[in-house]
Amino acid sequence: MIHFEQVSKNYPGGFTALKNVSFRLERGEMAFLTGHSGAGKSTLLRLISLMERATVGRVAINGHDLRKVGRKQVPYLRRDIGIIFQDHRLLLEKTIFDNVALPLYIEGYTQGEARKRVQAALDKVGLAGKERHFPMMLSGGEQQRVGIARAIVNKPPLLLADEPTGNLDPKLSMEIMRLFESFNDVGVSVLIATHDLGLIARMRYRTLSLKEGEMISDGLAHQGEAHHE
Ligand SMILES: Nc1ncnc2c1ncn2[C@@H]1O[C@H](COP(=O)(O)OP(=O)(O)OP(=O)(O)O)[C@@H](O)[C@H]1O
Repeated sequence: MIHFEQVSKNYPGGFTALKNVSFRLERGEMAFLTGHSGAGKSTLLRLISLMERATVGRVAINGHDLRKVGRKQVPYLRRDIGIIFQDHRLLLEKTIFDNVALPLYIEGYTQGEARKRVQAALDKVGLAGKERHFPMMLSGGEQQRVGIARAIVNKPPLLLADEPTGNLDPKLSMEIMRLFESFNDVGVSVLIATHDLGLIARMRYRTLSLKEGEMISDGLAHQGEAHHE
């Protein structure tokens, strides 16, 4: 699903955010991506979602070599990727329904089709019945669930999450992780960037670790390996 081959990323100005990174995430696999602040986690996710391009090396997503993807094709490729941000980026003046329906409207779904999909997505994240609420009427954990519903509403085969539990307490964080697990159970590939090592240790999934832009380990993380921020 994701294939990095000796990928480096230099930002304009010369800063090297990723150095010679290689890994593969198979279809249907779930893994964590960890490392200190500034280690390159968000940069790696931005290369997958085509918000940035690799300077050197090859990134392939779902069999597509991203070097061959022109600017006009980017929106089509992005449809296969659901992205969840720490700050969930909801539109505050729009209802929960409209926030979740947004990707469907962009793709040209009719109102009727969109309604069914939005209801199914809200159901999956445990927010059925909140369609007419506005984001500010929901708790932080619920807002994050809306962000997840929006990411999965068009059933992408790949989910990327950038610090999805950064603002949540341990119990809510675990609930969000269980939600990711439920999508993974039905075949969705999931990559979650986080520096919450307690959470990673409890979940026991493959963990890719970045340090100063280099992939320093790949495997099951142990609590003893914890980085300290
Ligand atoms: N657009 C940019 N232009 C220049 N430098 C950048 C840009 N984006 C990120 N960087 C630099 O690249 C490095 C890696 O950033 P990145 O956001 O990928 O790290 P991160 O591991 O996600 O950190 P955090 O956990 O703090 O989000 C940082 O030193 C950052 O300052």
